Amino acid sequence: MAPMGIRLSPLGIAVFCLLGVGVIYHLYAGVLSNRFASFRQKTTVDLRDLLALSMDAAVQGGREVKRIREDNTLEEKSKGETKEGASEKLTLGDLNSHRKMFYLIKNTYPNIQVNSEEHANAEGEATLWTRIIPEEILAKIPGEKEVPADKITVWIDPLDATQEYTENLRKYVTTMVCVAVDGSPVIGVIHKPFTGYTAWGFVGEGSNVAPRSSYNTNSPKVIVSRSHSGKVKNFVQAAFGNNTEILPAGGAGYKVLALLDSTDEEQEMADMYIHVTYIKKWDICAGDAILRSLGGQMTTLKGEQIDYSGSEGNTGGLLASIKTDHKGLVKRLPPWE
Ligand SMILES: Nc1ncnc2c1ncn2[C@@H]1O[C@H](COP(=O)(O)O)[C@@H](OP(=O)(O)O)[C@H]1O
Ligand SMILES: [Mg+2]
Ligand SMILES: [Mg+2]
Ligand SMILES: [Mg+2]
Repeated sequence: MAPMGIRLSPLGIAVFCLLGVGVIYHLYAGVLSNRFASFRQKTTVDLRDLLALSMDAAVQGGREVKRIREDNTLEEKSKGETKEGASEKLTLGDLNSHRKMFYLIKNTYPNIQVNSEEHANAEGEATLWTRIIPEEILAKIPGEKEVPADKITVWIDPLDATQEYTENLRKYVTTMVCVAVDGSPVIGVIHKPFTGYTAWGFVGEGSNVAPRSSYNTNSPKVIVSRSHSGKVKNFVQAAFGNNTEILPAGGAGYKVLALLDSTDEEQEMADMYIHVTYIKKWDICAGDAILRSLGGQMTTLKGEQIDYSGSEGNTGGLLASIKTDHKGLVKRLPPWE
């Protein structure tokens, strides 16, 4: 017997508890399902979305690059020196472009690994992706391509050819985004801020560029660095002869585009791209992905594939070619240490 003559029946208690659980479920169901939905959203990423986002990032970063060059507000500094003793330049163009590109991607997919050449705080960068996929992508890639987010590494170069940017050699300047899956380059975007040209490639899915109809590998025109050349001239001549045409140019992005049938104005053409000094993965990943999407190759000078996960450096040099016997080219190169 309960106090004041009220008798608690077991059935009544059970009904009361069930009602309580019902009310609590009702109150929290929305919250819980949102939590689960966002958790589900975070574990996989649609690579077609990531291609569209990468293009948007490259274009938005490029706007900063162009504006700062046109306003002549570069605030040029040195980050230090390369292993060969060249000054590693840093400008407001690099930093502002980094802010746009990095936070656009990071705000959209907080849990994917994004490696940028530059670092800066988020000051005012609350940008979110519009989620608009351009028609040219929808036309070439009809379906979604979901991959687990933890397999993805994004490499961004907010301004490639900073040295040339400071010299006002605008044609060499690009912004680049690359998406690697399990270390393999899958999506590449190279954008030229001063002409508005953008090249993209998605391995196995499509590209908006094409190779040229033929390449001369007997007596090739070789595009090389103009400001981080090292001993590339001797290297190229040892491989292909003393009369080999060598074209010095700025930017790793620009040099990959020189191998393609790029419709952009002021783009020079070459038969292959060779680099012999140290280089970083944000410089080369996008070009590697675009070449791969078109059946071309970018390898070390020993012919090894480059892994785009883990550390940022590539010490094996570079050979990039397309529509050629790449292995045959590697065999013609002098020994590489
Ligand atoms: N030896 C080296 N050490 C560090 N970075 C190098 C390098 N050689 C080339 N790079 C980088 O690779 C890009 C292309 O170089 P180049 O124009 O000489 O071919 C440039 O990127 P950034 O301009 O983004 O720094 C440059 O800094
Ligand atoms: Mg740099
Ligand atoms: Mg670069
Ligand atoms: Mg850079």
